[in-house]
Amino acid sequence: MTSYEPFGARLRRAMDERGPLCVGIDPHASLLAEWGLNDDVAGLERFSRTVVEAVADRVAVMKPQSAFFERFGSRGVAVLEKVVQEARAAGTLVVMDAKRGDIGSTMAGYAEAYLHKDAPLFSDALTVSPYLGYGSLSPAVVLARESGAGLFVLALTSNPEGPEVQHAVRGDGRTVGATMLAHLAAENAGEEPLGSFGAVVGATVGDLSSYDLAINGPLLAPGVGAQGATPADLPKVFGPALGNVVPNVSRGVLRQGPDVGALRASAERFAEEIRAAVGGA
Ligand SMILES: O=C(O)c1cc(=O)[nH]c(=O)n1[C@@H]1O[C@H](COP(=O)(O)O)[C@@H](O)[C@H]1O
Repeated sequence: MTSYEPFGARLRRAMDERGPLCVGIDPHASLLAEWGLNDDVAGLERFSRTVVEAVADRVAVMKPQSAFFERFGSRGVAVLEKVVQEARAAGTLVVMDAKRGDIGSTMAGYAEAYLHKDAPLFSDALTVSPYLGYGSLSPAVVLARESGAGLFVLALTSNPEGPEVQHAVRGDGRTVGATMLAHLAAENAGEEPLGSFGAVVGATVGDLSSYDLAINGPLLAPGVGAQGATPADLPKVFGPALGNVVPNVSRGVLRQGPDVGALRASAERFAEEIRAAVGGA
């Protein structure tokens, strides 16, 4: 069996070389309108490929939001395939944001769709939901290991509704979110320089001092920009785990389009502010 360099090692190198910023590709209908594009497949394709052209050769990670492609049916998914391939070819790592999660046997199907090396939508990593039980993700963990891919498991999400599930306290006194972080720490044990199994922890969630974020894996942090968090908030939220944080900005950058130069300048501004906030972490 061919062995591939693990996602965690590839991500660490990309973060060292390019900084940790992840730019989201979220073709909201409202953004297509702001860009003067039609809310159709041609508009979707123009929007997404423009974002790739603007930043895929300079940011560590890009994260296409599958929902906004799926809403156009098979032709939207065909655009997503092209976007993933073009972004990867330009040197960025692609995290497919599809937030998949199902009973284990079905999860194997989702894993094949995104994490099998020959899949048309093969991505460097996939966002997944562990709320059918962390163990239900096991087929995705196994295939990711085989393919040198990674996962980002929803742990403490950026939305205000998340705490009713994620902060719930289990019989052993741990919260559900902390339990997911502990599973990831076990998954990544002994991996160098960084494990491939990350957590999603919103930059908006406030004080995390009661959570152990030392999972030896990346922490995808959405919420910077449109949801109100700023790069300057990151040290306060992530503390000693700051060096493993991959902050995601979608609308905060995308609203500056359709001009490629303006998109690029916006991403560079965020990257600079993040660099200043993360400092020597
Ligand atoms: O998994 C995610 O990326 C994610 C998790 C989370 O807790 N919160 C969150 O906003 N996201 C995604 O991150 C992106 C945030 O977009 P902006 O708010 O426009 O920057 C969207 O694609 C969300 O679906």
